[in-house]
Amino acid sequence: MGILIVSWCFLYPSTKMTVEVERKFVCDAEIMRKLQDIGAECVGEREFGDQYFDSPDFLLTLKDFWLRCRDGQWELKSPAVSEAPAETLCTRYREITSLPVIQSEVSKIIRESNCSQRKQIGQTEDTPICSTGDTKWLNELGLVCFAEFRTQRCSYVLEREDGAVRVDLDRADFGYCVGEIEVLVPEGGDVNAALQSITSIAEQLGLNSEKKVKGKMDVFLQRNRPDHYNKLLSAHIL
Ligand SMILES: Cc1ncc(C[n+]2csc(CCOP(=O)(O)OP(=O)(O)OP(=O)(O)O)c2C)c(N)n1
Repeated sequence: MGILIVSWCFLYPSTKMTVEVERKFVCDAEIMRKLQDIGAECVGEREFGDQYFDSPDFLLTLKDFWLRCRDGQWELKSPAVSEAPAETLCTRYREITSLPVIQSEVSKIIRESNCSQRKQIGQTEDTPICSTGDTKWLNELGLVCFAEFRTQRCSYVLEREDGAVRVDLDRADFGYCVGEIEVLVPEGGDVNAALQSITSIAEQLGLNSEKKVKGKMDVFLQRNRPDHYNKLLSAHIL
C-alpha cells in the first residue's frame, strides 16, 4: 500500500484520501428526539441513487473494495485496516473520489487476478449494465452493476471538541432503515479521536447493543443476490 500511495501522489499530486470511520445503528422511533436532545442540528434531507460495480466473479468485493456511482459521482471504498474483524462495531474505509485514481486502482486489482481461472467476462442475464453514462472503462475492465437502489437520507451534525460528527438516517427503497454515526478523517488525521467521538455519541444516544448492525448492502445482497452474499459471508467480508 505504501508504494501505491507514493505512486498516486506522484501521478496525481492533488489526490486527497479520506478515511471514513463509521458505526451503524438501528433507528428506533425516538431517534430524532434523542438527536435533538444531545444538540444535533438537522442539516437537510436528500435522495440519491447508488449503483455498485464488480466483476462477475466478485474480484473487488471479495477484497472488500466497493466501487460505487452515486448520482454520477464515482467513489471507491477500501479497508483502511487490513486486520479488522468483520464483526467490529466501527468500520474504517479509505475513500477515493478521483476517477483516474479509481480507474488505476481498480484496473490494478483486476489485472493482478488470475485471469486463467476467471469466468468469461461480460454481460449475462442476471448482471445488467447500469445506466451510468460513460461505461467504456467499465466494459474494458469487465465490470458490471450488481446492486442498484435509492436512499432517502436525513442528516444531522454534532459539533464536538475534535470536530464535526455526522449522523445519517437512511431509508432505502427496498424497505430497510439504518442509521450511521460517521467521522471523515483527512489523510494523516487522528482516527482514534474519531473512534472515541463515535463511541461517546453512541452512548449519548443510548445505543448499547454490542451487535454489529447490517448496512444497506448486506440486506440488499441477502435479498437479491444470495450467491454473492454467501461468498462475502464465507470470506468474512460482511
Ligand atoms: C457495518 C459495515 N458497513 C460496511 C461494510 C462493507 N461495505 C459494504 S457496502 C460498502 C459500501 C457502502 O458503504 P456504506 O457506508 O455502508 O454505505 P452508505 O452509508 O450508503 O455510504 P456513505 O454515504 O456513508 O458513503 C461497504 C464499505 C461492512 N463490512 N460493515
